[in-house]
Amino acid sequence: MSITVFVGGGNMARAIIGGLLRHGRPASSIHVVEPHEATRVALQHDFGIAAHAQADAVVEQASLLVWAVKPQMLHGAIESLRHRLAPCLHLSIAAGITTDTLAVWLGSERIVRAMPNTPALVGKGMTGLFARAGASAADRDEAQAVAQAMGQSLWVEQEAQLDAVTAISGSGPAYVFYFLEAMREAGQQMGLSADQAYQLAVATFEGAAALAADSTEPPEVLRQRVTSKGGTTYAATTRLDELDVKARFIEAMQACRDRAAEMARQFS
Ligand SMILES: NC(=O)C1=CN([C@@H]2O[C@H](COP(=O)(O)OP(=O)(O)OC[C@H]3O[C@@H](n4cnc5c(N)ncnc54)[C@H](OP(=O)(O)O)[C@@H]3O)[C@@H](O)[C@H]2O)C=CC1
Ligand SMILES: O=C(O)[C@@H]1CCC=N1
Repeated sequence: MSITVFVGGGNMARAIIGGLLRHGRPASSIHVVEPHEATRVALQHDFGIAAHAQADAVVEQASLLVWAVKPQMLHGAIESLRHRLAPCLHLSIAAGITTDTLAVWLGSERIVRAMPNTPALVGKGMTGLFARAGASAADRDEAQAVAQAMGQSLWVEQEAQLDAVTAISGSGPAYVFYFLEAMREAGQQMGLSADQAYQLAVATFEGAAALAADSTEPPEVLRQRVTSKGGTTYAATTRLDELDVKARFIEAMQACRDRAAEMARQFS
């Protein structure tokens, strides 16, 4: 049986593990190395997997090591396990840290970087993938199988594009939640309860996303269909344009992309 070991058992590891189990991976094939006792107990309880306080011999048996610690912790985590590392596929989900850096830290070329997102927790994730040249076709297949256990996936051919993936889908759920907060607040100001406004807003995102996914038409056309001439939507979108919201939003996403690139320099 091939063994998968997660280093770091936080939010994203939990999302990936849940997906793998739903897709039929045996719990006995999954191990986690995680320093927090409460997190280990929760992982064991919720998933029936083995959780270890410190890396032990299981790391040497891994065919897949998933690096799921914060970017600033990654070098230290690799160093602490370096003496245990056997040939295997390395899948890193750390934002920013490049495969050039990882190859030096790991002493391996079999590396795939993934940028998932938190909707993976409910099987609706979107994951960007980039494979280093030293990853084999079988390694790519394995990384893609892991990503697709969480939802959809997409390969990029240039590593820098993963920073753009981060700016769209990796961090993107936070933008949606930000808009949900604004819509809830606006609804309250207009006389609805917070719960009513939130229900309306969440259902609207869900419905609009489903409509976009189902449609062959671009979002501009879908937006025009909502917008009656001189009507209410026109009033809203005109105000958005006056405030230059689209340009400001693009700037925010560029800041996200730039931060990913900066983290690569900062933590390497
Ligand atoms: N959250 C998100 O939306 C996304 C996150 N990512 C990436 O995923 C990675 C993990 O993020 P997330 O799951 O949110 O982070 P979390 O902080 O929830 O999880 C990381 C866990 O790893 C533990 N840890 C720290 N050092 C070690 C070590 N040496 N060995 C084993 N475990 C260790 C942490 O403990 P402690 O708290 O003590 O540090 C923590 O429990 C990050 O690199 C991030 O860039 C990628 C896409 C989306
Ligand atoms: O905020 C972060 O750095 C991570 C990476 C993408 C989403 N969360």
